[in-house]
Amino acid sequence: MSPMKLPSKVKLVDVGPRDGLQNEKQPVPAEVKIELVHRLQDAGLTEIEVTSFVSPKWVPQMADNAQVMAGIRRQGGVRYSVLTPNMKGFEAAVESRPDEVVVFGAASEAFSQRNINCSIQESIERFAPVVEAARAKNIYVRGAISTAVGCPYEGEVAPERVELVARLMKQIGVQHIGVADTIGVGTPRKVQAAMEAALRHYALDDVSGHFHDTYGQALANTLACLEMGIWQFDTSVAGLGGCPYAKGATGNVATEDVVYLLHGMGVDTGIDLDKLIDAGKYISDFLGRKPNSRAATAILTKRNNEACAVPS
Ligand SMILES: CC(C)(COP(=O)([O-])OP(=O)([O-])OC[C@H]1O[C@@H](n2cnc3c(N)ncnc32)[C@H](O)[C@@H]1OP(=O)([O-])[O-])[C@@H](O)C(=O)NCCC(=O)NCCSC(=O)C[C@@](C)(O)CC(=O)[O-]
Repeated sequence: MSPMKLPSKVKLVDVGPRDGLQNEKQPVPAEVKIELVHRLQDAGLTEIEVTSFVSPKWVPQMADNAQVMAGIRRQGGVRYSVLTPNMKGFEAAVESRPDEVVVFGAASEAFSQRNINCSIQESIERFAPVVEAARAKNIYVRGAISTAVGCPYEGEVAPERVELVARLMKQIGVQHIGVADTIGVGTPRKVQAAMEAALRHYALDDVSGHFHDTYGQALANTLACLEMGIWQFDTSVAGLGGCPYAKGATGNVATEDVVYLLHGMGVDTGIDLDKLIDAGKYISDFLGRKPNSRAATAILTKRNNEACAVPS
């Protein structure tokens, strides 16, 4: 059997500081978020989704957005992205000098309403001036399409819905599309169909996958995308996260698990797995729980056993 042909490079965007922490009920101080970003970049992550400029009434955990952005020690070669749902968010974000802004829409009407309080068509109208203003300032624009395979309110979502939103985003000048399985219900063939829909309007280099792991399918879905040549993925250190408007959905696939998979298949990510595990342990210790990553758990256990085995 001929081995699966994999992309020669894979880029992971760690969304832990934003997607991972946005749903945390306990306050996470800005200094902890900043330290997490530093640890991720020290581990070799070249893109980090830091925070979101959304309403603090809707997502209180991200209210310290400007403080977090201001506190980051920027490292050459690292891109810092932030979510901006409208011009108000963009105008606040721009003060923080992001390298990239993310407009986020949905493939299902109900999720669009619950998440950003407007219809899909209205969301595109809100995004258009954001995209124009960002591009005028040479800030890269990514678009996220939530509920690309399933919606917590509408159930299964057809690939045609993804195709429609990708087309609308393309028309307003969004440069990159992230196809998101917000509630982690997707399985490989369904995710591939959603990706194919996005690829009708975007080149392979301009499409990424964003998989929550609620049903334990995220690694399989990642592999299915790699098989299609997709080489960019959002992942979350320690598997942090969940969306405030998708009850019951767990975090993104853990960055540690994806790195373990890729390195095991001989794909370089530029990421130091040991340092990444330390970053995941740092934030998990702060939150008072174990990292939600099988690879991290296994490696931390192994480290622990080795430390115990050292004769004193
Ligand atoms: C989008 C809005 C702001 C619309 O909210 P709205 O209520 O429709 O907006 P509005 O224009 O009517 O304004 C209402 C109030 O919000 C304020 N406001 C308005 N805009 C902003 C802003 N940018 N920053 C700060 N404040 C803002 C505005 O100033 C006003 O304040 P008030 O007069 O009542 O005091 C709101 O619905 C919101 O903040 N939603 C939160 C969305 C969110 O953060 N969701 C989670 C992230 S998306 C996600 O996790 C999915 C993703 C990307 O990871 C992919 C996946 O897995 O699916």
